[in-house]
Amino acid sequence: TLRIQVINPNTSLAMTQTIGEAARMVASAGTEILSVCPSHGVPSIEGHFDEAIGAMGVLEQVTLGERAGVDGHIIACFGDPGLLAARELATGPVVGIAEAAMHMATLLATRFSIVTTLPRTVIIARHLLRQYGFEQHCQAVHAIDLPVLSLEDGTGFAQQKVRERCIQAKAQDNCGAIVLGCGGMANLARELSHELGIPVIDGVSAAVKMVEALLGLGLGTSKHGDLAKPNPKPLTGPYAIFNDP
Ligand SMILES: O=C(O)C[C@H]1NC(=O)NC1=O
Repeated sequence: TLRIQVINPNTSLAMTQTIGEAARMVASAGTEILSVCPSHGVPSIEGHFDEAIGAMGVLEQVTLGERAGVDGHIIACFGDPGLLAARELATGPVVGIAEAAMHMATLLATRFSIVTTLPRTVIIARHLLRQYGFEQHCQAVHAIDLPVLSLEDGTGFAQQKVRERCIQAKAQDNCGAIVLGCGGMANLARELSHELGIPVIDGVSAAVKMVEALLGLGLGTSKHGDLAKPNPKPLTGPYAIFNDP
């Protein structure tokens, strides 16, 4: 059995549950999904400061997962916080939901749009598009202008706003696909794909299949060069957990 750890970098248990369920929906029969979040941190990630806190939680969970022998890791926040640092720590694949969804979209359409939560996180998506080399594939980045945890308030209001924004994006952007820009939207993609008649891609499920694909090819994170394990140093205080036991 493959064991893939899906890390929600924020501490919202409801969102961790949503993410875990979406991952299990698509996982292969031989794949066990471990759904985790940091022991301490920030309830939602809505900017650069939150991302820095979330990244430390990702590194904590990757460290624990590596010690438990998990085969691969998913960073289930659309900013992919801590991605490269996590890859230094990991032997198996580490895939972020933003990069996973963006890669999948480029295989299905010549242009995709992104629908995310707050206007201030639009810039984070734009930074990732540049970092991953997808700027020329992305037509637009839209925000529903609601906080991340509105997706977990049980009213369905945020979900309705996501739906409306996706319909608008398809009509206005001339995009062939849409990427959902939040781990908390993971359970909306299948229904929206059917309703809109275009691929609406959730990064959690995309990342599960990409990690399974990499493992199926016998591939893991390169340990040659800048993604080799960090140079050992005596870490102190809250970072002592990263020291080799
Ligand atoms: O940036 C966002 O809107 C989404 C991002 N924040 C978060 O707590 N989980 C996420 O996927």
